[in-house]
Amino acid sequence: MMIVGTPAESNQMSLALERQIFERRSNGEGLRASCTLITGFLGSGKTTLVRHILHHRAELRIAVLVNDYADLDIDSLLLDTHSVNAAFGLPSVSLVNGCACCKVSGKFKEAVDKVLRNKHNFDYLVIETSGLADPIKIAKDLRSMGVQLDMIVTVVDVEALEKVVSLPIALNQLRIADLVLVNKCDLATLGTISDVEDWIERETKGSKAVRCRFCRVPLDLVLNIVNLERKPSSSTASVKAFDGVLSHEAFSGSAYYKPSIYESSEPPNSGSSESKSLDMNCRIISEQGKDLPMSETHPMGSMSSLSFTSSVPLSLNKVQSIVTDQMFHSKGLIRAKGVLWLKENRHIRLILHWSGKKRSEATYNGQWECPPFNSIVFIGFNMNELESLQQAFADSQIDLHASISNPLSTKERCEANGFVDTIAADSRFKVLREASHSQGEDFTHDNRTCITFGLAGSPLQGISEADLNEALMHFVNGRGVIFLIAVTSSRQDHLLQLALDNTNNNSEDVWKELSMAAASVRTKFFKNTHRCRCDLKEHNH
Ligand SMILES: Nc1nc2c(ncn2[C@@H]2O[C@H](COP(=O)(O)OP(=O)(O)OP(=O)(O)O)[C@@H](O)[C@H]2O)c(=O)[nH]1
Repeated sequence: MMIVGTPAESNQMSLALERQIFERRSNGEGLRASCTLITGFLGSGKTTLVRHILHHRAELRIAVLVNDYADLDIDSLLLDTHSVNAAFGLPSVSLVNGCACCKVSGKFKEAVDKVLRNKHNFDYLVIETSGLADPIKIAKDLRSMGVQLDMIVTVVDVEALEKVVSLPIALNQLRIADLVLVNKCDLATLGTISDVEDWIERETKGSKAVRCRFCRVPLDLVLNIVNLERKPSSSTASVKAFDGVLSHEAFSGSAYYKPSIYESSEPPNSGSSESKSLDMNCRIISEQGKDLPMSETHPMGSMSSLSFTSSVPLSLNKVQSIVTDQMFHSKGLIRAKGVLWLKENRHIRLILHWSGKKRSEATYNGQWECPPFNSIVFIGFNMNELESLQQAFADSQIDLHASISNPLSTKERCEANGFVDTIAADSRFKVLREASHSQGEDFTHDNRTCITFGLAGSPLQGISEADLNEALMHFVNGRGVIFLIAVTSSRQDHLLQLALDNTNNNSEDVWKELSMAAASVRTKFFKNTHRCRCDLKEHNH
């Protein structure tokens, strides 16, 4: 199967989708709130999908509700749901600390109610559940509240699925899916991808599975607009029985609709060992050691969350070593995400992610438009590990009161300069900036050399620097030796940065790692391109 969903395809799809919604509006329809429920395990790519939908929605009025597990509303921040919803006159509802794990209640219920009261203001509702939610119960509750649940999309991290399928909640998320997005295909081999597809086919009894990367799929695959203008016909009596869920039967590929699951008040396979463990009476501990408010029992057992917030910038080399040492070697850390403010790049906001099979990234998220801050959530099984991570981030704050910065020693300076020379001399790379102590970070207490660089692309061969550098970052960070951060937008060139810290790695080791990664990434990108013959001619002359 092909990997679907280039941006061009998505744009075409959103035009078709827009036309249908327009027809629907002019027919006076739209009295019910059509909705896609997006589910999937922690870090699988749900927010990435919502961002993709919002990015390609064109004129569609899409309202978004995001329910996060932890006590910081990171997803809403990333998606800017408050302004998206405010544009439709919808209330700005914060669902902080409101994991809708097993039912729609509390703040989440309030939010759904408010959105439903305003349903004439938008065309389509997208709800992203928390990564620990049981969508079977949530789907049932939403329907009983009057939400027209058109489609349940489950996002799967193809690389990490093996690791999470032993968890009952992850299985339930899959079994209810109308559509499974087999995401992160860029990180897995073809063999792994097809094994996962076979497994999904068996477990879901035939739900449609679509391969993708960064959830880039045509919009009408995940928003059920194909049949919005079709009236229910008398021949679809069985469909009528499911109030509001009219479109699935007529959807091309009837495997999309599994009425038995929507109808059932029990999770599928109830009575099996998996669903028994769903009822485990385990408690979640929040930062204050209290149960999270929306769930007294939780299917994930002793999963805990802790957060770190601060309004003092962090040091890049300390963050680097937290990621490569503590996070990479942790046994129970499942997910971390948040916003970073680094002293080396004080004007930009970075988004930190830790997910799946020990994958980490820190990416550019624009310039600060508010007072800068750090805000990170950690989710995992081992509270001690989470606490020491929280402490490590606290220790990586710079000392604002230190008036004199420590100068680099001669050895450090030589090593740093040597590294920059090596990377600059390699034609695969370009070094863009050397930011070091000489830039006058006079409030810093630990001074290290920070290098900004990227792989050189090849416009003639259609290989963009943004793609190359994004792949380089994923490759390098996935090995856990060094941690690269992306300090420019991927739409531009995705420049990478690293702080050379010879207390952890010497520059030779760092260069070996980078060079090997560059070779691997370039082989992948350039393997189907032909070398220009000009240089051959030159050589022959
Ligand atoms: N390499 C790669 N990374 C991806 C892909 N899709 C998403 N990611 C990354 O995976 C991480 C998690 O993505 P999110 O969209 O935040 O995942 P989520 O399911 O919303 O996470 P939770 O809400 O915490 O459960 C981020 O670092 C994304 O950039 C993909 O196709 N390939």
